[in-house]
Amino acid sequence: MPTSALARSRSSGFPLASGDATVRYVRGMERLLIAVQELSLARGLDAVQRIVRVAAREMTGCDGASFVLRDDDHCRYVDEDAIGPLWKGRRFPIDLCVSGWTMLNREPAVIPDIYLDERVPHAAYRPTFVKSLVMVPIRARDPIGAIGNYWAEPHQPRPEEVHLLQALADSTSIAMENIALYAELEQRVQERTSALERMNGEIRRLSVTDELTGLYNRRGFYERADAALAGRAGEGGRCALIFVDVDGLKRANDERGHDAGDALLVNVARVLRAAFDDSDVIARLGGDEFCVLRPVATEAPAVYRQRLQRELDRANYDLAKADRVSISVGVTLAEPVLPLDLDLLIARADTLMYEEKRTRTTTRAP
Ligand SMILES: Nc1nc2c(ncn2[C@@H]2O[C@H](COP(=O)(O)OP(=O)(O)OP(=O)(O)O)[C@@H](O)[C@H]2O)c(=O)[nH]1
Repeated sequence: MPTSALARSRSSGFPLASGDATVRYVRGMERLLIAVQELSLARGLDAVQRIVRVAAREMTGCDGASFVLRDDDHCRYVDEDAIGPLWKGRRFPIDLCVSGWTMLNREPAVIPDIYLDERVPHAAYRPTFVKSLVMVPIRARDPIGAIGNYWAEPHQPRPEEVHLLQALADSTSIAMENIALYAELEQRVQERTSALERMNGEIRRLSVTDELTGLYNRRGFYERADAALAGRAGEGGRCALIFVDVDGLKRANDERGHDAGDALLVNVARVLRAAFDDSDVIARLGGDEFCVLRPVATEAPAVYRQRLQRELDRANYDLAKADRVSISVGVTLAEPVLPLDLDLLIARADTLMYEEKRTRTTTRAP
């Protein structure tokens, strides 16, 4: 290929000075390609900084490179790779530094002699090795940062160096937009996941809760009772199962309406909550049947009956005569061996409850 053809870059359109410059440009291009590939895989700003600070220096073979981000009306020098310290970690007002000029003017700053250029804050450069520099904006339309190249010896930056650096800045801009997009997507996925988890939790809560009273339902009772018994496995002692049946619910429904019947059930739930502890599993099994599993039962059955009666009296004291609550109770104690047959316990307590109800009905009969 004739030198003249090689010497004009097809992509950039600018003339290349000599064979050496062409070789340097091709090497720079190769390095740029690697950086572009790396940037396309970067998932965080840290990674972008690392890729850019190294590539920016290696592409042109300069003595230092910096990565600057816009921070409102300031420029933050977030990273650098150089033969001597530059300004890493420092912030400068946007109208008082070269990166700021580049961002505000949306064009590269090409400065062969920093001490002859009024855009350069000389005081900030004096302690550094820098004699010449190129600074290009990241993102053409509304720059979000800049990339700088610095030379320790006076250097007339060539158009292909500026071109390479600007191409790196453009890829950096895309990488940063991808990261922002990725972060946004990740946040959305997280929000969706938490919303689903909340919904799952609510569905789960509803599936084990009796809607009317807020107590466990039958499914909740078996689950919680099994867990409570498993939690105290090997401790010895006894557990208690208390079966409670509401008296006269049908009559309440028939005579005073379904809402009155519901109120009766809600009042029974309140009585049970007041009579037992948080560690006890209290449930409405269905209809007018309630059940309590007390995992650790140190008291005799009569004590539970007394507690229930006391809370019932308290509740009824505030209720109109027609609304007063009456219940029948069966209490059974058992060794909490695993697996404990809860159905058997319920059946035993149910029988005891039924006997009590029958006895009371018979006693009350004329
Ligand atoms: N209001 C209301 N009534 C219900 C509900 N679930 C079941 N019932 C009614 O409760 C009544 C239960 O009737 P029974 O089993 O004869 O109970 P009872 O009327 O309390 O009679 P005893 O238990 O013998 O005192 C039925 O009429 C059911 O329709 C509910 O959620 N709300």
